[in-house]
Amino acid sequence: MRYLTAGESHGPQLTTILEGVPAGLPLLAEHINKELARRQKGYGRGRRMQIEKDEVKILSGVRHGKTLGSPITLVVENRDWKHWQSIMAIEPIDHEEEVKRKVTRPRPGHADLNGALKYGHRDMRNVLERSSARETTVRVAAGAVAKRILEELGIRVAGHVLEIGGVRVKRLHYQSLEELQEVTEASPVRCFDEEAAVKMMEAIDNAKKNGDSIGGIVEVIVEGVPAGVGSHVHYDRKLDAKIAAAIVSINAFKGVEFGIGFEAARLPGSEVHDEIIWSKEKGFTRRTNRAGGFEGGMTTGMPIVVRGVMKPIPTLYKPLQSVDIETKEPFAASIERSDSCAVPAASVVAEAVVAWEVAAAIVDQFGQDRMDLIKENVEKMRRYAREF
Ligand SMILES: Cc1cc2nc3c(=O)[nH]c(=O)nc-3n(C[C@H](O)[C@H](O)[C@H](O)COP(=O)(O)O)c2cc1C
Ligand SMILES: C=C(O[C@@H]1CC(C(=O)O)=C[C@@H](OP(=O)(O)O)[C@H]1O)C(=O)O
Repeated sequence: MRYLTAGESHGPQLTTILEGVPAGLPLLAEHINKELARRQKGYGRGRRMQIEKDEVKILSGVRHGKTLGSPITLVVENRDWKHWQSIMAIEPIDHEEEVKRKVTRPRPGHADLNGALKYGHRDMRNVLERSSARETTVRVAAGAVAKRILEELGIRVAGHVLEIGGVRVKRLHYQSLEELQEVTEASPVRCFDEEAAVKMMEAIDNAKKNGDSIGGIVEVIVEGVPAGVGSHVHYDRKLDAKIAAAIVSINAFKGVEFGIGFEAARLPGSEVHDEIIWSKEKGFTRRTNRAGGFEGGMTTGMPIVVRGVMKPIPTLYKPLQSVDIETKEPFAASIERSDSCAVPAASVVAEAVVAWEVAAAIVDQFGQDRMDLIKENVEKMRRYAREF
């Protein structure tokens, strides 16, 4: 499975085309809309989220509530476009008008300056429109389809927030992924620990008051993936590597770790590797899951546990120094609107991109065309692993 996305932040719409989604998967707009709504929630977002109400239009690849095996086109309209129609016009506009509206002041931390240099743009709107995380809307739509595939196979995915602005969860004892999901879904910062959540919101309020922004850490857990998905035989078939790339491809994500992650650098091997055990009911399994579900680029059958770190939002009310690309004068920018913290929303994006990679690897490995055959093959693999 693969997908492309297209669309500018203030253009008419975002589009994604999903190719290789198996036939026979039950899929309704409401499955996707539920995920789009989750991404829009979250404490710390700016005014744009009050303008948008993301809803998907399914334009191809689905008939009578089931996928056909043909490319699926998903579209989400930008409500804000109506305020930007002339700035974002496809047809040429009056040159004088254009010169007046040029964005010539690059924001430190955003894609503005590098994109302008690379593509030869002297109006950095030509960069920021596409580098904007508005694009994550359709990545979440694609992830919603992937989640449907995983659901059919009894695989659950949950994403949540571990840390915002230096405030970290302390209490994280949940009995099941369902419980984790239920609690985090009700939290404005998508955090399991209610006390930490209050402090996170305070940190966001403080950042906002100071015209600043803050980042954080999100975690995604996937349960029920059979052992042996992915491969050790070639670098671009390692599923942990694909997941890592997917996480770091989310706007503002700068790092990724699996299981105990960077902590492994400080511990001896005897405290890092997961001992192998065997029982008649379960077959081979592990005493611990410090590896976060991967060895040799393949799943171990234990839950996938992956974390991503998001830097603070680049656009600041509190000005940082930069240089105008036309006048070469230093300036300290003032801005109109921005998020102060988008970590809760980003945890939904992280969930979506991980779901896509896991679903794509499974579809690839267990028969690509039909949902019923994939289901049978996954069941066979589970049975085989239990009896191995
Ligand atoms: C959900 C989400 C919302 C974001 N909102 C903003 C925003 O309002 N203002 C901003 O400057 N950056 C925002 N960002 C981050 C930028 O898109 C990102 O920093 C930029 O594309 C540069 O890429 P890089 O940080 O990955 O290098 C957001 C990111 C995410 C995931
Ligand atoms: C629109 C979304 O996020 C946007 C991501 C973003 C950026 O620079 O990444 C900048 C802001 O856009 P605007 O300048 O229009 O307010 C965010 O609102 C969204 O998540 O749907």
